[in-house]
Amino acid sequence: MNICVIGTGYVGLVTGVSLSEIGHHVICIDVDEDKVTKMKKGISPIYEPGLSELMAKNIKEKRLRFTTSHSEGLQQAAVVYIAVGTPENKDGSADLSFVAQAAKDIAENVEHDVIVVTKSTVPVGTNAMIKEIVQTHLSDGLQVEVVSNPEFLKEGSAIHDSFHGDRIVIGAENEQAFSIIEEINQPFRVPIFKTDIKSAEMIKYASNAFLATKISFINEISNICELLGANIENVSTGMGLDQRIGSQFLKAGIGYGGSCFPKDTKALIQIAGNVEYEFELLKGVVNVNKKQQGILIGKLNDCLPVISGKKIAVLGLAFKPNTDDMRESASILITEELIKLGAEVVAYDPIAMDNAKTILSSKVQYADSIERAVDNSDAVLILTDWDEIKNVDLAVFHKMKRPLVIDGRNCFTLEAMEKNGIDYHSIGRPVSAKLIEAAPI
Ligand SMILES: NC(=O)C1=CN([C@@H]2O[C@H](COP(=O)(O)OP(=O)(O)OC[C@H]3O[C@@H](n4cnc5c(N)ncnc54)[C@H](O)[C@@H]3O)[C@@H](O)[C@H]2O)C=CC1
Ligand SMILES: O=C(O)[C@H]1O[C@H](OP(=O)(O)OP(=O)(O)OC[C@H]2O[C@@H](n3ccc(=O)[nH]c3=O)[C@H](O)[C@@H]2O)[C@H](O)[C@@H](O)[C@@H]1O
Repeated sequence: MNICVIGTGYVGLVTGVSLSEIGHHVICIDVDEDKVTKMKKGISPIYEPGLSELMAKNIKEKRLRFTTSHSEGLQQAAVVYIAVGTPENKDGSADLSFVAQAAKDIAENVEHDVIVVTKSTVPVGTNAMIKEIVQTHLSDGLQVEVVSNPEFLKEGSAIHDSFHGDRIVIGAENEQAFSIIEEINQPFRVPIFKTDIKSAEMIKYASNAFLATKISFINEISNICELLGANIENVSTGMGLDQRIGSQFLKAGIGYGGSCFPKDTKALIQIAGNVEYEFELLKGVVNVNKKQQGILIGKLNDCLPVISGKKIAVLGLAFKPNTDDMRESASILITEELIKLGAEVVAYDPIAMDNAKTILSSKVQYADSIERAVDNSDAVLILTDWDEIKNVDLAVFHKMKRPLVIDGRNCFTLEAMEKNGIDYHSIGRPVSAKLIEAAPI
């Protein structure tokens, strides 16, 4: 099948590459010329494990092309995927201007009937809006069908998720559209769930909101565990053994970040609000997350009442491991607060430092290794659970003025930290400082 993908961000590029890998001929359009120049050379503009290799392979086998030209991209495509961003408006609602523009681009450039597949996360009713925009601008006599096909991939494991997802959701209005999109996706061998368009649109928001709820729930439990002396890791494990609850997304930490949970939870509150429904539970989830993102500063303050002038090493900046994505990462809020308190902040992240430099305060300094960041520091804050951080030789913390580690991701066992004489504060677990002599600060 000849397929066109509009937008080559995390979703569009991964979709284009995956569809070409299963045999389709795919052309990806992006308005960002720098991105397209890179992609034409086989260079991925984003860090995503396994993506570059599949990209190079399918470009070589002539199933994958890139362009900035909508007319070139849409010339032969029977099916067009929209995968542009749907960022947050100031009031929390989804900004649909990129989607609307993509719909217009399609209508103004196709010269044949077309099926438009929406991959972007969009509020209920948006596919109807897309259909109307395309129809309005389409040449006389041409037909358009819209299909909702929300994306469930996770950054950092996007390629894996495309080939091993739990389900592919297809929302359509007629059998022909269903069967064409079903046929395109068949080679993925992932279970397909067919439904109506509005329900497909809602499945996406409800899924993200539910996962965000699980995270805020376990974070609240972790805060209560700290007050009562219980251990959140044991609590999560014990809860997760119940198959009705499930063990995933029960990892307590410094809240969820990233390009989707924060914006999609707020958008769903707005979507409900538009039909005069107050989504109280989800409002609580969002508020808990905001509180949780700042929790490490309080812990640091308890250990170092004066932060001004202290060297604080920050390990991990990306919103989760295996990605260079900094969008809505807790590191933004935390480093901002540290700088405001007068700390000297030295950060390290294995992959996200280039992106971080464009986002974080210019006062943040960067080290090229964990060792250099930690050296002679007064405290270490861990914000992302990268394997490199989890597997570090604990002796490195003895390069600090005194070993004080405040871990927002529970990267280490209490036993290991205690055995190594490290004053260790984590999330929802007792403090591990038995071997530390109280040092004057
Ligand atoms: N990032 C993720 O992990 C996931 C994102 N989603 C959803 O997928 C959508 C896309 O997200 P990302 O890939 O993260 O976005 P992104 O912001 O990384 O990429 C969007 C791309 O679209 C391009 N673009 C915008 N308007 C265009 C137009 N008219 N023609 C051609 N290109 C255009 C931009 O230049 C940009 O490269 C959003 O709705 C998001 O909520 C869904 C699941 C996972
Ligand atoms: O719509 C989207 O964009 C995507 O959003 C999330 O994927 P992603 O944001 O890439 O990453 P997650 O692994 O879900 O992590 C999100 C945040 O939650 C945090 N998290 C996750 C799991 C957990 O148990 N605890 C926890 O704090 C992570 O550290 C991270 O900051 C969803 O998991 C995907 O299914 C969805 O497609």
